Amino acid sequence: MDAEHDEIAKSKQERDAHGRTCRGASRRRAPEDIEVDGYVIPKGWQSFWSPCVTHMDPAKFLPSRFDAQAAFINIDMNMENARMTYTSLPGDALGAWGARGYGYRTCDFPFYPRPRRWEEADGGGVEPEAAAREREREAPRRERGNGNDDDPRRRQPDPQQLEAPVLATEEHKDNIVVVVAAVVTSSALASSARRRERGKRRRERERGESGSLGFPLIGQSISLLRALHSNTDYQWYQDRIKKYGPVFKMSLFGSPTVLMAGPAANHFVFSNQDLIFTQTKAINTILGRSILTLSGEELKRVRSALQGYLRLEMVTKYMRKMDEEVRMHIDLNWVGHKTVKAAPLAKRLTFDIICSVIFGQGIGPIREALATDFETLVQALLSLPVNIPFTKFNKGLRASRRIRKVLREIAREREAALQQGHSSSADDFFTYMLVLRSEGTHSLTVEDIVDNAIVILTAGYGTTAVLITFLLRYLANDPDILGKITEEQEEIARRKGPNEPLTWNDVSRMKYTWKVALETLRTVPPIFGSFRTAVKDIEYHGYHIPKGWQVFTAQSITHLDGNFFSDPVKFDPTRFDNQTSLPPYCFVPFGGGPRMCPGNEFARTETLVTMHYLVRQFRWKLCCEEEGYRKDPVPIPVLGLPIELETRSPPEYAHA
Ligand code: HEM
Repeated sequence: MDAEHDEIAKSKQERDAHGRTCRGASRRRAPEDIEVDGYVIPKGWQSFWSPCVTHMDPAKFLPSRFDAQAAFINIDMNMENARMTYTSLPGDALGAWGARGYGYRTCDFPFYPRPRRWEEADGGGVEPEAAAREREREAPRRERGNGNDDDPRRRQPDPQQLEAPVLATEEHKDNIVVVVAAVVTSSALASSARRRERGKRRRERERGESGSLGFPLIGQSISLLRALHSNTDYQWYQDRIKKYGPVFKMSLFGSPTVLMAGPAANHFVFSNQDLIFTQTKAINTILGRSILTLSGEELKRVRSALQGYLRLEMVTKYMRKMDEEVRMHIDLNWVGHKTVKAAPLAKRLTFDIICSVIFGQGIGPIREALATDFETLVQALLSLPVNIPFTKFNKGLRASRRIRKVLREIAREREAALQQGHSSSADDFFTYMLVLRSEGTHSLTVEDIVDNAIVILTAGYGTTAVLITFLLRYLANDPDILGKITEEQEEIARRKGPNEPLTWNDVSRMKYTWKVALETLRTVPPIFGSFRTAVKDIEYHGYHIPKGWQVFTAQSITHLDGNFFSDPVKFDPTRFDNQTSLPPYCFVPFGGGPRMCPGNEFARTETLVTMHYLVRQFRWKLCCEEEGYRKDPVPIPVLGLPIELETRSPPEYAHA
């Protein structure tokens, strides 16, 4: 029995002697302001304690010698130093033996009667009577032979020692040195960790690996969509550019993606032939086999056909229809109203204009249903491609099926009319495309022509509606700019007879109005960014972009960059007085390169025609000065931009 007891005691001694020589450290955080020997440790600060300070102190242990007995013999001597950290923190027990720490965080291996030591050593708060009572309670045990004061294993702390001043001056200084050393060491460690992290990021950037792909499928899509929704996307890009540099990876809308920032990146994305025009998976699925998905020769032919349909000379022909639609729309929706919601009205107007151009005459009754379905479709374009009921994506798919059905019927009718010689190529988009096919310009099926019509309709109305909406918003706040625009438009009107529609010449004179529109496009670009996909592994300034990855540029990154536009948040149309002075590829509301928006002239013309009639006929005030806007995915004022209308002059150009 005795032998067994000795064995156990010996192994405990050896273990604890080993603990003495092991180095480590411990920290505690103050849950409230604490005072220790005149030092205030503020709430939330850490106190730091290292066992080696006492364990390796030659005054208490012989540091170089492994001595199992020392753990027991010196146990009370080093207690005083250790108490500084442990006693200062309520809830933690004091221990001289620091290798395992003490208090609530102590390894669960009872060696001391720890709670008692905590009570005894509780700074100046130890009551001598309590300590005496405790000693009395322990005495009988010692007398029964369970404890022997000479036996170091049974020795209890000397009450004299416990009641002595907590810290002797020298030791006090030692502890200050320890704390200072700890603070210096930890800040040095933190800054070296930061340096290592920066170095890692730099190396990652050099290898083109910076950034993070995030969770599978979702990646950063939700985060970006949220930023777009709260109109904080510019900050979203800036935060990441600051962290990862101007080129970094992430995962957007189901694909690994490299974001690139700056005019050079815009140029690269818009012009590199190994990057093909891509849209998100949702866009590709919903919009079908269109110009957006074609490649090679077929793309060239279709692009040139669409460009031909939207080119300047064609737009001059559409002007009459535009003028008519604008006046009819104003008569129906603006005249006689005290307040209107500008955003939905602008959308409806641009939808009506593009419909009258694409379909020609005769789809009046189904326009309403089409308008609703196109709205649902547009909402789904940036959704996650998860086809389960009630998701935006699913609703968008169903809307696109309904639209396709209607357009297919119209296309078949036009095909039949063309075969019977009842129509000409300029009548509408379907006839125009069918004529080109018969001439061998492309080989699109009726189904493909329908898909391309859907793309033009989708691309053509929401974007211009954003421009008109935000023009109205800016002009409401800036009477000077509105005054100059009105002057320009009145001057044009003076040259015309009453009710005479605007001509191409008139639109060409609207130079100042267009500068204001350009400044609107700079500050609120309707399309937030462009996507492309790498058809093979490519390099960009040392960054590796693997085959199949997307690349993405966001227009606001350069539009709001003070390096290219001084005081970028200021609305200042004079920036466009000399457009050639702008560095290339920093102002890209219509994109750039071979896939630049083919509808830019169309958009310009319908915007200017609309502004001509609105500024001459009305003055307006914002109903809600503080109204913000979100990007969903195109920018839209959260309340739809309600405005109070005042009729300005007799509508001498009213619809006949
Ligand atoms: C203010 C109005 C508009 C803006 C800001 C705008 C902007 C853009 C942008 C940024 C692109 C894509 C560029 C890229 O990723 O490289 C684009 C493409 C396109 N836009 Fe526009 N757009 C506008 C109006 C229109 C209109 C009115 C139409 C048609 C009537 C139209 C038809 C198209 C088409 C078909 C494409 C695809 C071109 C291709 O695939 O090659 N856009 N637009």
